Amino acid sequence: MSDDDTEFTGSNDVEGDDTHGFSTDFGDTELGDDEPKQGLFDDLLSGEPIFENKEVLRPSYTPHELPHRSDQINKMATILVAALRGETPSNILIYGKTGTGKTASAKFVSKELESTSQKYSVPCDVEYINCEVTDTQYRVLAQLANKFIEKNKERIDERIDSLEDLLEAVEEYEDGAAPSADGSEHFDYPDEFADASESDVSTGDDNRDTSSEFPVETEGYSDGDTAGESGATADGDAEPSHPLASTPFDSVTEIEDRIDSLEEDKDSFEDVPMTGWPTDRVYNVFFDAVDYDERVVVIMLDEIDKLVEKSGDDTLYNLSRMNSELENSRVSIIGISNDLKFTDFLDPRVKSSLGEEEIVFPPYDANQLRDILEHRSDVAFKDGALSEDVIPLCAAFAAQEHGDARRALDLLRTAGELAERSQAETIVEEHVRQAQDKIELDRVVEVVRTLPTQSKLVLFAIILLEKNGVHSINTGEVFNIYKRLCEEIDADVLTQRRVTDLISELDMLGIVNAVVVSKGRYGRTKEISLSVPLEETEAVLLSDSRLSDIDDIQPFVQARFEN
Ligand SMILES: Nc1ncnc2c1ncn2[C@@H]1O[C@H](COP(=O)(O)OP(=O)(O)OP(=O)(O)O)[C@@H](O)[C@H]1O
Repeated sequence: MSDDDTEFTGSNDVEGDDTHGFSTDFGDTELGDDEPKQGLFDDLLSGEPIFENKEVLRPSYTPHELPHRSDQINKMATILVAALRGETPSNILIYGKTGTGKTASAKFVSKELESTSQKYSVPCDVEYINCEVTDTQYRVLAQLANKFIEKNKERIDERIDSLEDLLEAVEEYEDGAAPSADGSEHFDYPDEFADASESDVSTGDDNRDTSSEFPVETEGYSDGDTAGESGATADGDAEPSHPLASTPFDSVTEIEDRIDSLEEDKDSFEDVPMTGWPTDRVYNVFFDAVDYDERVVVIMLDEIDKLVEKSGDDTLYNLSRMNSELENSRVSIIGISNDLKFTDFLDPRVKSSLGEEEIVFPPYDANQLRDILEHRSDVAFKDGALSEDVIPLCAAFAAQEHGDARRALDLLRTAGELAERSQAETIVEEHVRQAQDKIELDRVVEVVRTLPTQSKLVLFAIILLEKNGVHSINTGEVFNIYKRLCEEIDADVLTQRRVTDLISELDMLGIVNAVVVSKGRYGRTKEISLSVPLEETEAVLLSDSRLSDIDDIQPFVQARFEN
């Protein structure tokens, strides 16, 4: 709706209100009790929205297609296909800068792996852990243990269900009620069969082969070798075979015993609390939970460098040596990292085991980013909502920033939101430029907000100098103001050398610009200037409760000239 005057009015004729039409006043007194308060959102909704489905531009959305990543995806699949053959896949390390599609590709491949494993009844589980959130050995192991305990319990329940069905079938059979002619009484218990034969069949392959003799959709037990009976046929003419005929059970008691032992197994699993146990106990519970069933387990550790940085390489060491001790299952690890150098901090054994295969995700170039955006925009926007130059501009901006697809998608979404907010009908180049500024400002706000207090004080000193028209600020000047600020809020005063380091860190974060200039025979000095918008940055600093105590800032700047 472009007419501001009509912002909160609405045509409510359709609602049949014949008394006072539609009021622009939404106060309770104006509307009868049973009258709906309507119109506040109606106009906003009635404007033709730019978006068809904004969700597909959000980071949480997992795309079905990943253009320009087929090489990496195929390589991963070639390595992981071993899991579907019951073998242990090599461990994989995936590297690449932020937004290059590492997580999206790894999740895509693992989804495919799990669905194919279900299709062929090959037990394979993939577990994903984000080590930025789960960043200690305890938490990683506890999370994995609990996930596998949950899976084990689900599988046990399925097995018990199918055994109970089997018991029922036996009962009906013995009562003389023959199974229905279409074979619908037939049971599928491949898992249970595999399970019951655990004691006498030692390898996974044997189990899988045997279980595949009992396909889900089979028409009847025509191969009744065990019972030596002629099988029941689909047309129901022949004598139906005994429900236990092709099962490993000889009697109802055996089935009941099996159910009891499964119930016991289920009760024996104890969830790991998120704190409090010794780590080796957590490891043992995790180990037993993984080894409960025969399967290949792929553990995906995203942001693996954060885990190593925070808590060393013990977790990786423990995970990578597990296979030599596991009896039933096999574990393979996929590590994902932005940081190419994190393996320098690893124990050489962990390093070689983890990096059996390495896959690099290069940054996207502008053309590739264009393709990615075009794929998404077809679904995300209404027809005609995008003017021609929008996608190329988003792609070009994001390509300048190390080819980050996340940034490109953010830009496109934010440009759309800005266009929507200004009630424009199409997104144009200007919206993209505004979006670029907004994202940049949001980044700055976030970085400044999370700085340690000492860095905030140093930055505040620079801001105060700039605000008072000081150009080419040097470290000594920053230090003097910084010292006064510390005294004002009772903070420890760091040495000038340390303050110089903090200035370099601010430089690296892109908040200030510090260039070394030669002053001839007076040596070299740093000239510092602010690289971010002054007012917004100052507002963020003052929103920190400690810094907001500094009330009269003017005298501090005088100090610069006094010192
Ligand atoms: N080839 C692609 N096609 C479509 N979307 C992609 C592609 N590559 C990345 N994306 C999208 O870009 C965003 C970032 O991707 P992803 O999270 O996989 O990056 P990453 O390399 O794991 O980054 P980080 O290291 O920061 O976690 C996601 O929304 C993802 O869906």
